[in-house]
Amino acid sequence: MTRPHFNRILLKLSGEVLMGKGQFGIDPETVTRMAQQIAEAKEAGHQLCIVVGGGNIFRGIAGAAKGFDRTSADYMGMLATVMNALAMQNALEKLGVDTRVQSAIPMASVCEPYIRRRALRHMEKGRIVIFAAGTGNPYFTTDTAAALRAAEMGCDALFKGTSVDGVYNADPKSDPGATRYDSLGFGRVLADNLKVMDAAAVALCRDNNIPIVVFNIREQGNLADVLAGEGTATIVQNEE
Ligand SMILES: Nc1ncnc2c1ncn2[C@@H]1O[C@H](COP(=O)(O)OP(=O)(O)OP(=O)(O)O)[C@@H](O)[C@H]1O
Ligand SMILES: O=c1ccn([C@@H]2O[C@H](COP(=O)(O)O)[C@@H](O)[C@H]2O)c(=O)[nH]1
Repeated sequence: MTRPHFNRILLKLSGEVLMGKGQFGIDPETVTRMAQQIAEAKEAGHQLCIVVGGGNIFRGIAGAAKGFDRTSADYMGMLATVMNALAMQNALEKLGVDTRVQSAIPMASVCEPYIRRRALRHMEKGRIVIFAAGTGNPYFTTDTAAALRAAEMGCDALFKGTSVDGVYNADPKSDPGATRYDSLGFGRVLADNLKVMDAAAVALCRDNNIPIVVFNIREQGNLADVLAGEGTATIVQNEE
């Protein structure tokens, strides 16, 4: 199927992909490879902003399961995303790409606070804005932050760069027989409880008519390919 052309996109970068072949943390070579893909997409004329996850460092639910208070654990998860954002900023700037990090939890000596109009201005000037600390609120995820920022920034689509090449009818990591969709409606994702993205994020995109494109960002060059309407991905959108 042909995918539409998207000009301004929000890229949701899963934290998990930043650990490369490791089991935890940030792998600098992997971050550089991701940054190269992002620089390539910018070079191709796309406007980008980024939300980074934190799953390579800390997830609130996992922390709570080990006995941390859920709210504190979620704040720890949000702080983890700030580390990933700084790593990505560093890698992009080494490639000569202008960036700004904006955090939903203000930390004045580290990065800018999230200010929507300022973020829009950065994008107009050709900078890539990296949004850190999710929504700034516990009990949310960076998927929801991505949907929220995509709506606020007037993005044409939310690109979820992850470790699977699209949306399947079951989790392909636990069900080898799962089959991939090329495209499907928001309603199917919600009705079948497909966990590639959390339901709040999917509902926010549905209500604001923002298509979600799920693709494997571990494959070098895939971001540019998928943006050009090629490569393997699933598009989730409102159906006629
Ligand atoms: N129906 C499905 N189709 C595709 N992937 C699915 C499905 N159900 C569950 N998944 C899983 O969803 C995961 C995608 O989410 P991802 O790992 O990017 O997590 P995240 O919470 O968005 O990011 P982070 O790693 O920062 O926590 C894949 O690893 C995949 O195994
Ligand atoms: O708005 C938000 C976003 C994130 N969190 C916490 O951070 C971690 C890491 O984010 P992932 O989406 O899992 O990558 C998440 O598990 C939450 O604990 C948050 O509280 N609020």
